[in-house]
Amino acid sequence: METQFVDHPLAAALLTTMRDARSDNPTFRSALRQLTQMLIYEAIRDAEIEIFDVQTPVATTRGVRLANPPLLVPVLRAGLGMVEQASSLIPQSQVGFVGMARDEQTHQPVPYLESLPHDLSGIPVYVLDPMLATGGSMVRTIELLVHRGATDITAVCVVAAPQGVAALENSGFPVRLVTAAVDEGLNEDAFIVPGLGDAGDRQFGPRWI
Ligand SMILES: O=P(O)(O)OC[C@H]1O[C@H](OP(=O)(O)OP(=O)(O)O)[C@H](O)[C@@H]1O
Ligand SMILES: O=c1cc[nH]c(=O)[nH]1
Ligand SMILES: [Mg+2]
Repeated sequence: METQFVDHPLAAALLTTMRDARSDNPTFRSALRQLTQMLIYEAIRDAEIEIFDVQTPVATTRGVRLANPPLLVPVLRAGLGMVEQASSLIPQSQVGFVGMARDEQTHQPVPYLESLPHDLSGIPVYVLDPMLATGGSMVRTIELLVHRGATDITAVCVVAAPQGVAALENSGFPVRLVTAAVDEGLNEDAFIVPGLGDAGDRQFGPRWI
C-alpha cells in the first residue's frame, strides 16, 4: 500500500498544536482545519486533470481542472472537522457521511450512519478521519465504500499507528494512505501513543453514545 507523508515544518507545527494537551477545543479545531488543507493539497497532487481553453483578458491559454472530482467522506464525529476545508479546496467535490463509534471496551467500530451515493464506481473517494489507531474504523468504512463499487480510495489521516497502517495493508482493499505522522504504537486502551488523545472529544467534547 502506498503511504504518503506530509512532511513540512508548517504541518509539523500544526500537529504539535493538536498534540498539546493544553490546546482547548477551538484551538484544536483550528489547527485541524489548517492541517487538513495541507493533507488534501498533497493527497490530490497526482489527480487526473483535464485541459481546456481559457480566455484571459489578453489571450487564450491552457486551463486546467480536475477530470474526476472526488467524493469526500468524513467519518463522524472526528472527520467532520476536516470536511469544510477539504470541500473548499475542491469545490467540485461531493460529500457523503459515515458515522462510526468505537466501542470503548472491545475497541471494535460500531457503524451508526451511512449516507453515501449508491454507485461509487469510477469516483475517487477521500475518507477523512484524523485518527487511524487499530484501523478497525477505517477498514469498516472502506468496506462500505467497496460494497458500493469504489475502487480508488484515499484515507486522509493526521496521525496513524503502525497497527492501523498494517490493518489497511492487510485488508487487500484498493486504498492508499496520506498522513502527517505514524506514531509509536497503541496503549492498553487502543489509543495512539503519543497521539493527541480522542480527536472527537478534543473538537466537540465527550461523546454521548
Ligand atoms: O482505528 P480505530 O481503532 O478504529 O480508531 C480510530 C477511530 O476512533 C475515533 O473515533 P471514535 O470512535 O472515538 O468516535 P468519535 O469520532 O465520535 O469520537 C477516530 O476518529 C476513528 O474513527
Ligand atoms: O488515539 C486515538 C485512538 C482512537 N481514537 C482517537 O480519537 N484517538
Ligand atoms: Mg472519539
